Amino acid sequence: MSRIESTMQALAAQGRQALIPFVTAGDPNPGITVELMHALVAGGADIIELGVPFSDPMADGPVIQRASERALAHKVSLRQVLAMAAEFRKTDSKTPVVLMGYANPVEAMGYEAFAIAAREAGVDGVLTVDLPPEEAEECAAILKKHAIDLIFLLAPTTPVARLQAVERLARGYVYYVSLKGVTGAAHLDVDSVASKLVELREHISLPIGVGFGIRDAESARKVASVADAVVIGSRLVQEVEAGEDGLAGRLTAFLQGVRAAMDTARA
Ligand SMILES: O=P(O)(O)OC[C@@H](O)[C@@H](O)c1c[nH]c2ccccc12
Repeated sequence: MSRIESTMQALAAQGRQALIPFVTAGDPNPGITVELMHALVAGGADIIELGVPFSDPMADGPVIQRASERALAHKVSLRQVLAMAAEFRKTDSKTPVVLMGYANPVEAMGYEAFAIAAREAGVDGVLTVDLPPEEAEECAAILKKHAIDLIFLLAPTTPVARLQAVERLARGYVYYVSLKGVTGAAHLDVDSVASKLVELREHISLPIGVGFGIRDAESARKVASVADAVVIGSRLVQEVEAGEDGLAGRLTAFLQGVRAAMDTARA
Protein backbone atom coordinates (compact mmCIF):
# COMPACT_ATOMS: atom_id res chain seq x y z
CA MET A 1 0.00 0.00 0.00
CA SER A 2 1.34 3.46 -0.82
CA ARG A 3 2.11 6.01 1.87
CA ILE A 4 -0.77 8.15 0.53
CA GLU A 5 -3.24 5.26 0.62
CA SER A 6 -2.32 4.24 4.14
CA THR A 7 -2.51 7.86 5.34
CA MET A 8 -5.97 8.29 3.82
CA GLN A 9 -7.16 4.96 5.20
CA ALA A 10 -5.92 5.69 8.70
CA LEU A 11 -7.70 9.06 8.69
CA ALA A 12 -10.92 7.56 7.33
CA ALA A 13 -10.85 4.97 10.08
CA GLN A 14 -10.79 7.82 12.60
CA GLY A 15 -13.51 9.74 10.78
CA ARG A 16 -11.04 12.53 10.00
CA GLN A 17 -10.07 14.31 6.80
CA ALA A 18 -6.61 14.99 5.41
CA LEU A 19 -5.12 18.45 5.71
CA ILE A 20 -2.98 19.08 2.62
CA PRO A 21 -0.99 22.32 2.60
CA PHE A 22 0.75 23.55 -0.54
CA VAL A 23 3.97 25.54 -0.69
CA THR A 24 6.21 26.23 -3.67
CA ALA A 25 9.63 24.59 -3.38
CA GLY A 26 12.41 27.18 -3.24
CA ASP A 27 10.16 30.06 -2.19
CA PRO A 28 11.44 32.49 -0.98
CA ASN A 29 14.77 30.64 -1.24
CA PRO A 30 15.88 27.02 -1.63
CA GLY A 31 17.51 26.85 1.80
CA ILE A 32 14.29 27.24 3.77
CA THR A 33 11.96 24.75 2.07
CA VAL A 34 12.74 21.64 4.13
CA GLU A 35 12.31 23.59 7.36
CA LEU A 36 8.95 24.87 6.13
CA MET A 37 7.83 21.35 5.23
CA HIS A 38 8.54 20.21 8.79
CA ALA A 39 6.68 23.27 10.07
CA LEU A 40 3.63 22.21 8.04
CA VAL A 41 3.77 18.75 9.60
CA ALA A 42 4.07 20.32 13.06
CA GLY A 43 0.86 22.22 12.28
CA GLY A 44 -1.01 19.02 11.46
CA ALA A 45 -0.38 18.45 7.74
CA ASP A 46 -1.21 14.89 6.67
CA ILE A 47 0.20 15.19 3.16
CA ILE A 48 2.41 17.93 1.69
CA GLU A 49 1.87 19.32 -1.79
CA LEU A 50 5.23 20.64 -2.88
CA GLY A 51 5.00 22.96 -5.86
CA VAL A 52 7.58 22.63 -8.62
CA PRO A 53 8.24 26.19 -9.81
CA PHE A 54 7.33 26.76 -13.44
CA SER A 55 7.73 29.76 -15.72
CA ASP A 56 4.21 29.63 -17.16
CA PRO A 57 1.89 28.48 -14.38
CA MET A 58 -1.42 29.05 -16.19
CA ALA A 59 -3.64 27.54 -13.49
CA ASP A 60 -2.18 29.78 -10.80
CA GLY A 61 -3.31 33.17 -9.59
CA PRO A 62 -0.92 36.03 -8.84
CA VAL A 63 0.09 34.81 -5.36
CA ILE A 64 1.40 31.42 -6.48
CA GLN A 65 2.76 32.92 -9.71
CA ARG A 66 4.94 35.19 -7.60
CA ALA A 67 6.06 32.20 -5.53
CA SER A 68 7.20 30.48 -8.74
CA GLU A 69 9.04 33.64 -9.80
CA ARG A 70 10.86 33.91 -6.47
CA ALA A 71 11.95 30.27 -6.70
CA LEU A 72 12.97 30.58 -10.34
CA ALA A 73 15.07 33.63 -9.48
CA HIS A 74 17.16 31.09 -7.53
CA LYS A 75 17.09 28.79 -10.57
CA VAL A 76 15.27 26.06 -8.66
CA SER A 77 14.94 23.03 -10.95
CA LEU A 78 12.96 19.80 -10.73
CA ARG A 79 16.16 18.01 -9.69
CA GLN A 80 16.61 20.43 -6.82
CA VAL A 81 13.00 19.98 -5.74
CA LEU A 82 13.62 16.23 -5.64
CA ALA A 83 16.72 16.86 -3.52
CA MET A 84 14.60 18.91 -1.07
CA ALA A 85 12.08 16.07 -0.85
CA ALA A 86 14.92 13.62 -0.18
CA GLU A 87 16.28 15.88 2.56
CA PHE A 88 12.81 16.10 4.17
CA ARG A 89 12.46 12.31 3.97
CA LYS A 90 15.64 11.83 6.03
CA THR A 91 13.79 12.96 9.16
CA ASP A 92 10.14 12.31 8.27
CA SER A 93 9.41 8.82 7.03
CA LYS A 94 5.67 9.16 7.49
CA THR A 95 4.24 12.22 5.75
CA PRO A 96 3.46 11.69 2.06
CA VAL A 97 4.90 14.24 -0.37
CA VAL A 98 3.11 15.05 -3.61
CA LEU A 99 4.90 17.04 -6.29
CA MET A 100 2.51 19.52 -7.79
CA GLY A 101 3.32 21.18 -11.06
CA TYR A 102 3.16 21.27 -14.82
CA ALA A 103 3.95 18.49 -17.28
CA ASN A 104 6.84 20.19 -19.05
CA PRO A 105 9.67 19.69 -16.51
CA VAL A 106 8.61 16.05 -16.00
CA GLU A 107 8.49 15.41 -19.74
CA ALA A 108 11.86 17.08 -20.19
CA MET A 109 13.38 14.66 -17.68
CA GLY A 110 11.49 11.71 -19.18
CA TYR A 111 8.78 9.76 -17.33
CA GLU A 112 11.00 6.83 -16.47
CA ALA A 113 13.95 8.87 -15.24
CA PHE A 114 11.57 11.09 -13.28
CA ALA A 115 9.78 8.13 -11.70
CA ILE A 116 13.05 6.55 -10.59
CA ALA A 117 14.41 9.81 -9.19
CA ALA A 118 11.12 10.63 -7.46
CA ARG A 119 10.94 7.21 -5.87
CA GLU A 120 14.52 7.51 -4.69
CA ALA A 121 13.76 10.90 -3.18
CA GLY A 122 10.86 9.45 -1.19
CA VAL A 123 8.20 11.26 -3.22
CA ASP A 124 4.82 9.55 -3.07
CA GLY A 125 2.69 11.19 -5.71
CA VAL A 126 2.67 13.60 -8.58
CA LEU A 127 0.03 15.94 -9.94
CA THR A 128 0.65 17.59 -13.27
CA VAL A 129 -1.97 20.24 -13.92
CA ASP A 130 -1.80 20.05 -17.71
CA LEU A 131 -1.72 16.30 -18.23
CA PRO A 132 -5.33 15.26 -18.93
CA PRO A 133 -6.21 11.59 -18.37
CA GLU A 134 -6.69 11.06 -22.12
CA GLU A 135 -2.95 11.72 -22.57
CA ALA A 136 -1.76 10.10 -19.37
CA GLU A 137 -1.77 6.38 -20.20
CA GLU A 138 1.98 6.08 -20.67
CA CYS A 139 2.88 8.29 -17.74
CA ALA A 140 0.42 6.46 -15.48
CA ALA A 141 1.85 3.06 -16.39
CA ILE A 142 5.44 4.14 -15.73
CA LEU A 143 4.63 5.84 -12.44
CA LYS A 144 2.64 2.82 -11.32
CA LYS A 145 5.62 0.57 -12.05
CA HIS A 146 7.70 2.73 -9.70
CA ALA A 147 4.96 3.01 -7.06
CA ILE A 148 4.36 6.74 -7.50
CA ASP A 149 0.68 7.74 -7.28
CA LEU A 150 -0.68 9.85 -10.13
CA ILE A 151 -3.19 12.41 -8.90
CA PHE A 152 -5.69 14.12 -11.19
CA LEU A 153 -7.62 17.35 -11.03
CA LEU A 154 -11.37 17.37 -11.57
CA ALA A 155 -13.23 20.61 -12.23
CA PRO A 156 -16.91 21.59 -12.00
CA THR A 157 -17.07 21.14 -15.79
CA THR A 158 -15.33 17.75 -16.09
CA PRO A 159 -17.45 15.49 -18.34
CA VAL A 160 -18.40 11.95 -17.31
CA ALA A 161 -16.15 10.31 -19.93
CA ARG A 162 -13.17 12.01 -18.35
CA LEU A 163 -14.26 10.96 -14.86
CA GLN A 164 -14.20 7.38 -16.07
CA ALA A 165 -10.67 7.83 -17.44
CA VAL A 166 -9.57 9.34 -14.11
CA GLU A 167 -11.18 6.49 -12.20
CA ARG A 168 -9.10 4.07 -14.25
CA LEU A 169 -5.73 5.86 -13.97
CA ALA A 170 -5.76 7.79 -10.70
CA ARG A 171 -4.16 6.55 -7.52
CA GLY A 172 -3.96 7.91 -3.99
CA TYR A 173 -6.67 10.55 -4.13
CA VAL A 174 -8.40 12.80 -6.63
CA TYR A 175 -8.35 16.60 -6.38
CA TYR A 176 -11.60 18.47 -7.01
CA VAL A 177 -11.06 22.10 -7.94
CA SER A 178 -13.93 23.90 -6.24
CA LEU A 179 -14.44 26.53 -8.92
CA LYS A 180 -13.61 27.63 -12.43
CA GLY A 181 -10.59 29.91 -12.45
CA VAL A 182 -7.15 30.01 -10.91
CA THR A 183 -5.64 29.32 -7.48
CA GLY A 184 -6.13 31.91 -4.77
CA ALA A 185 -9.83 32.61 -5.30
CA ALA A 186 -11.54 34.70 -2.66
CA HIS A 187 -14.74 32.80 -2.17
CA LEU A 188 -15.97 29.28 -2.08
CA ASP A 189 -19.50 27.92 -2.39
CA VAL A 190 -19.50 24.93 -0.06
CA ASP A 191 -23.08 23.92 -0.92
CA SER A 192 -22.28 23.53 -4.59
CA VAL A 193 -19.09 21.64 -3.71
CA ALA A 194 -21.13 19.32 -1.50
CA SER A 195 -23.66 18.48 -4.21
CA LYS A 196 -20.92 18.09 -6.81
CA LEU A 197 -19.07 15.62 -4.60
CA VAL A 198 -22.17 13.45 -4.41
CA GLU A 199 -22.18 13.27 -8.23
CA LEU A 200 -18.44 12.65 -8.45
CA ARG A 201 -18.61 9.80 -5.97
CA GLU A 202 -20.85 7.89 -8.37
CA HIS A 203 -17.80 7.61 -10.63
CA ILE A 204 -14.76 7.97 -8.39
CA SER A 205 -13.90 5.43 -5.73
CA LEU A 206 -10.72 7.09 -4.41
CA PRO A 207 -10.87 9.69 -1.63
CA ILE A 208 -11.63 13.17 -2.97
CA GLY A 209 -9.76 16.26 -1.79
CA VAL A 210 -11.01 19.78 -2.43
CA GLY A 211 -8.94 22.88 -3.04
CA PHE A 212 -9.18 26.45 -4.39
CA GLY A 213 -10.40 29.24 -2.18
CA ILE A 214 -9.92 27.65 1.27
CA ARG A 215 -8.25 30.37 3.32
CA ASP A 216 -9.22 30.00 6.94
CA ALA A 217 -10.31 27.61 9.68
CA GLU A 218 -14.00 28.17 8.99
CA SER A 219 -13.88 27.41 5.26
CA ALA A 220 -11.64 24.39 5.96
CA ARG A 221 -14.11 23.11 8.56
CA LYS A 222 -17.00 23.41 6.11
CA VAL A 223 -15.14 21.66 3.31
CA ALA A 224 -13.96 18.92 5.68
CA SER A 225 -17.60 18.17 6.49
CA VAL A 226 -18.18 17.11 2.85
CA ALA A 227 -14.76 16.08 1.41
CA ASP A 228 -11.99 13.63 2.31
CA ALA A 229 -9.20 16.17 2.20
CA VAL A 230 -8.73 19.94 2.33
CA VAL A 231 -6.01 21.63 0.25
CA ILE A 232 -4.75 25.09 1.20
CA GLY A 233 -2.26 26.92 -1.01
CA SER A 234 -2.40 30.66 -1.58
CA ARG A 235 -3.14 31.56 2.04
CA LEU A 236 0.10 29.84 3.08
CA VAL A 237 2.08 31.36 0.25
CA GLN A 238 0.85 34.78 1.40
CA GLU A 239 2.38 33.99 4.76
CA VAL A 240 5.67 33.20 2.99
CA GLU A 241 5.37 36.49 1.15
CA ALA A 242 4.99 38.37 4.42
CA GLY A 243 8.65 37.66 5.20
CA GLU A 244 11.00 35.05 6.56
CA ASP A 245 10.92 36.31 10.14
CA GLY A 246 9.20 33.67 12.26
CA LEU A 247 7.80 32.13 9.10
CA ALA A 248 7.97 28.47 10.16
CA GLY A 249 6.18 29.28 13.42
CA ARG A 250 3.49 31.29 11.64
CA LEU A 251 2.80 28.44 9.21
CA THR A 252 2.56 25.95 12.07
CA ALA A 253 0.24 28.19 14.09
CA PHE A 254 -2.04 28.87 11.14
CA LEU A 255 -2.39 25.18 10.31
CA GLN A 256 -2.99 24.25 13.95
CA GLY A 257 -6.03 26.51 13.92
CA VAL A 258 -7.26 24.93 10.70
CA ARG A 259 -6.61 21.44 11.99
CA ALA A 260 -8.54 22.07 15.21
CA ALA A 261 -11.51 23.41 13.25
CA MET A 262 -11.47 20.42 10.88
CA ASP A 263 -11.43 17.99 13.77
CA THR A 264 -14.54 19.58 15.29
CA ALA A 265 -16.34 19.23 11.94
CA ARG A 266 -17.12 15.59 12.62
CA ALA A 267 -18.59 16.20 16.06
O1 LIG B 1 -4.37 28.51 -3.61
P1 LIG B 1 -5.65 27.91 -3.17
O2 LIG B 1 -6.84 28.67 -3.67
O3 LIG B 1 -5.67 27.64 -1.70
O4 LIG B 1 -5.78 26.47 -3.91
C1 LIG B 1 -4.82 25.37 -3.66
C2 LIG B 1 -3.76 25.40 -4.68
O5 LIG B 1 -3.02 26.57 -4.54
C3 LIG B 1 -2.75 24.25 -4.85
O6 LIG B 1 -3.35 23.00 -4.74
C4 LIG B 1 -2.20 24.46 -6.23
C5 LIG B 1 -1.08 25.16 -6.53
N1 LIG B 1 -0.91 25.23 -7.89
C6 LIG B 1 -1.95 24.61 -8.49
C7 LIG B 1 -2.27 24.49 -9.84
C8 LIG B 1 -3.45 23.83 -10.18
C9 LIG B 1 -4.27 23.29 -9.20
C10 LIG B 1 -3.95 23.41 -7.83
C11 LIG B 1 -2.81 24.09 -7.48
